[in-house]
Amino acid sequence: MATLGIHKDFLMEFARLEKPVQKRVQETFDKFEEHRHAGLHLEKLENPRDPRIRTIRINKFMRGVVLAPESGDSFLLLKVMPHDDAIAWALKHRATVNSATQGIELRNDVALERATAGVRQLAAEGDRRLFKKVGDKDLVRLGIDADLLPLVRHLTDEAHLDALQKILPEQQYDVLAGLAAGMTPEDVWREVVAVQLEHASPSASQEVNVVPGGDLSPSPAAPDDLSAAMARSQGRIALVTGPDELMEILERPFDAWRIFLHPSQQRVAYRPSYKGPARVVGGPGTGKTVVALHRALHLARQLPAGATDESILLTTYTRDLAADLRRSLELLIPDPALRAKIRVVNVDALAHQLVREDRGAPLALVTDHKEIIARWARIARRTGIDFTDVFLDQEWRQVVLAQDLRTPEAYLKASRTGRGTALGPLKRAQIWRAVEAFTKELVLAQEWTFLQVCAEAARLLDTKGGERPYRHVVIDEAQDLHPAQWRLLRALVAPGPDDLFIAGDPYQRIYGNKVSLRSLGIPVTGRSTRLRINYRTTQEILAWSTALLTGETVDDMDEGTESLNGYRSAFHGAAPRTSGAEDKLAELAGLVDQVRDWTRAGIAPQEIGIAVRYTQLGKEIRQALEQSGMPAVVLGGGSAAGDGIRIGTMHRMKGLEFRCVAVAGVKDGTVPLRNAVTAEETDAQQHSEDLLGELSLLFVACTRAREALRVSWHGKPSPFLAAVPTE
Ligand SMILES: Nc1ncnc2c1ncn2[C@@H]1O[C@H](COP(=O)(O)OP(=O)(O)OP(=O)(O)O)[C@@H](O)[C@H]1O
Repeated sequence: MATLGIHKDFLMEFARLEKPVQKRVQETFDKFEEHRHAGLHLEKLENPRDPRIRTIRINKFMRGVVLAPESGDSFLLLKVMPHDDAIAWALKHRATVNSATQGIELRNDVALERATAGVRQLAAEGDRRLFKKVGDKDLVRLGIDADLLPLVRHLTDEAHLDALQKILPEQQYDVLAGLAAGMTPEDVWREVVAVQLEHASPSASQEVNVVPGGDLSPSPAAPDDLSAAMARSQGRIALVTGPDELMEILERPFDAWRIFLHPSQQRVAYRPSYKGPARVVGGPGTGKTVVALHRALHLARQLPAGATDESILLTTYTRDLAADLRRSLELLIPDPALRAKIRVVNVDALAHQLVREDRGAPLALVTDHKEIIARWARIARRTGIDFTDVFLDQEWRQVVLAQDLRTPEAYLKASRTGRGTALGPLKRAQIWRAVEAFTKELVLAQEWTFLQVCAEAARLLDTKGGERPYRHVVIDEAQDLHPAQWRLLRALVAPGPDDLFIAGDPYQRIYGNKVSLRSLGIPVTGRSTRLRINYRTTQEILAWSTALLTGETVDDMDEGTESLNGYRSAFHGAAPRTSGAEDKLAELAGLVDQVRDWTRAGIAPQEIGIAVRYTQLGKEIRQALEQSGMPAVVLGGGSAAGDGIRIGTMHRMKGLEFRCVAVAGVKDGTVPLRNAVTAEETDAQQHSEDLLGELSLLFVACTRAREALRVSWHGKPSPFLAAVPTE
């Protein structure tokens, strides 16, 4: 039977075609199963680098490029381009097998030959060599082939390597980028090569007849080399099982994340089973949400026959993020029956539902933080206690609720790690009285805060004799959850294989909730994986944004510290721009000009995001844009509808992404926001934590940008910008 593979470049180009042309492409390939190659009218080229690369007519102007060996029935869709470009591409390229991963690689032989000559010349000017410390043996073991060794040996610096990204075979580039970023050959083996080998099915690796670094070699022993090699090219080539699947893929070409998981993502998401809670971490845009979605799909497929709907919970921090997950799940799992096995809801809403059902009536919730602080202020006055409202609120959330302390004795003995002010027994007794007064007021008014609701929901589940509502729980944006929310999550599912799957990035913690997962009965040691390739942001934006965090130490939610080492982006673009103005009017005028330039360059308004620290500034920006004839919306609760440039607080930007992002008002006093940071004299440790939270917010906002980032301020710039180059 014919096997069809789709290269991800093919899908990307297909996505940009006009509808009628897309239709023609579909018609060309939809009967692929019935056709042997001859039936597809594949045309040979004159003097090609690789005779197996052929082209196929789509219409008068467009051609497809296909890899189709004479023997066997497999073919691979490589490109779809205007006629002349397709022919030129097909003539220059050759398909080979990577000697380490045994996956397919495509190389532009002509450009590589030219680059080798150019690099030799440049290298002659000095003796700097990028890979001086890596021996040939290691390079070869990692799949760098003999043809490329001279080029690699002459590279002088990373910029040099980056410039060759487009023409180097992709896996060999990944290996070199890893080594250039300071990874050891062993690390690179594990993260680039081994993941790919692991994924290859054992039967595929037996079938293949590989000439390392060389051609896919047809031989009687391996009649279908190409399908075996395609199977070993996870993340770049998707194998299509039939015409329906082909049509389904071509229906939504923009959502490549549904089918081209990187091997490192695939390995985590589709591991048959974890013995207990498992976790995936990674910098912004590394695909943690994508992995969480695929894990939910995997778990749904593994459910025993007869498992009830909503056996799996997919959850996250806020309602908006849950709505995004729901939308993505619809794309990933078109089958409504399978999708029904997964419930998507944010933690607080779920807690509310559980408690409401138990009580038989909705709860009155106090959600306004200002209101909560005002109550603490009243209680501090009434009890004559010498602590500020903010301190009391933090003590309640970060010690009392975090450790689920229910008696004065428990509070007296409690460890207060993470809080900066030491408290003797007398002070603790005073604070406990204030806590009692605060909770009593709530009880009398029959009111709840969300964290109390979570604690109550966990208690209800724990007292229900071990009855757990879910078989599996998958959690996204885990870094923001409070211990009371974790206790609920723990109580939702019985401890055991595949109970909890956790995705998060501690560098993006923006709600000040710190946890130790092991202390909450969620041991992830030995089941924690890190993703390193950023799929969203250019290397330039990523490097600039990461530099904001220079010198910061961030905990990893498991009593260790987190690191951003080795993160890199799959693509490049312009450096971020910065702009300081004299006053607000001038800053807004500059911002409006920038947005106009973006829209004139063809960026759709909804692909432009503007992040601000507080909503009022967002409203002023909307007004300025609208006065200049550019519609804009300020994102609120729920999702934004309609067209227009998206403006949102940095908090609201979490989970979103845009082609172009402007972060505005990044000035002293606003970023960090003065009244969001505990005074140093109130609590020095909390002061540093709050500053880190504000810095993470800026980091989150900047890393929402896919192609362009602009950061602006007026007056004195934010002190955070001292860590990065500004114009
Ligand atoms: N394998 C993939 N192929 C193509 N696109 C991908 C892949 N993995 C992730 N992406 C895309 O990269 C972007 C970032 O992915 P995702 O939101 O899952 O990352 P994240 O790690 O959860 O990010 P953040 O922590 O910043 O919210 C999305 O547009 C996603 O579709």
